[in-house]
Amino acid sequence: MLRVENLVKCYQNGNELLYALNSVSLSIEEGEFVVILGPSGSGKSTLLNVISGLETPDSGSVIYDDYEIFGLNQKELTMFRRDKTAFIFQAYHLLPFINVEANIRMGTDLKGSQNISEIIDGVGLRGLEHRLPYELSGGQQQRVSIARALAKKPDFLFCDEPTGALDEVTSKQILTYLKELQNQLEFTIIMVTHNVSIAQIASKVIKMTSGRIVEIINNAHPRNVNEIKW
Ligand SMILES: Nc1ncnc2c1ncn2[C@@H]1O[C@H](COP(=O)(O)OP(=O)(O)OP(=O)(O)O)[C@@H](O)[C@H]1O
Repeated sequence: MLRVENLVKCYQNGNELLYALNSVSLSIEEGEFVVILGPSGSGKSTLLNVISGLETPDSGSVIYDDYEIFGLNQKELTMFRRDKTAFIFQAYHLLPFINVEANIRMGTDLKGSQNISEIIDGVGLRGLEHRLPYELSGGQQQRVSIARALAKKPDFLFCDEPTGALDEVTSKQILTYLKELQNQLEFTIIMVTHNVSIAQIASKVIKMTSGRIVEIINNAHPRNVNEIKW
């Protein structure tokens, strides 16, 4: 169980204080597929970064089971992030001088034992294993970053617009694979997206506006990926 209580995160914007997160509270059960929706600037990425321990809030707490991550010291927080979480960013952050397969293996070097060959098939990168990142399209690089995150076998997978650079067919292929793997390994997915279609496959949808949660929808019957219209 992940509990988020009264998160506040402000930025100084000229003379004004901008509330990127304004008293945000929510809870997420293990194994959920959570989608965070909202207009640009509504605080989605900030929420994802704070929940995952990448950024520190001004106040409030993020509690995994029974420990508060901002009560951990820097070393403990790093261990938590290394052992429990993986992140798929909008920017791919691939290592430029090693090939596709080695980039994906970077995930397992940290922890985990996912079969790299299965993952390469799952994200549709078969045949491209020996290329360097600059020899790939943007969408292919994003698939490497997705594969690297999955190779880590996380308990919590945080995704910031993971299919933003992908076409419909590839996006659906990746989402299908993500859901299959989630059923198999029972990890939790928390995904920021602008794509309202993706919300239909989520078990929980969190809608944000101006740093606040305006609606939380629990979806008892999430759709299959092949049922959604893009
Ligand atoms: N490091 C920062 N310094 C100052 N302001 C910031 C910083 N990071 C975010 N903000 C501001 O906080 C607000 C929320 O930003 P955030 O990136 O969380 O929004 P978002 O909903 O993810 O937007 P988008 O959909 O465009 O990615 C925005 O107004 C943004 O300009």
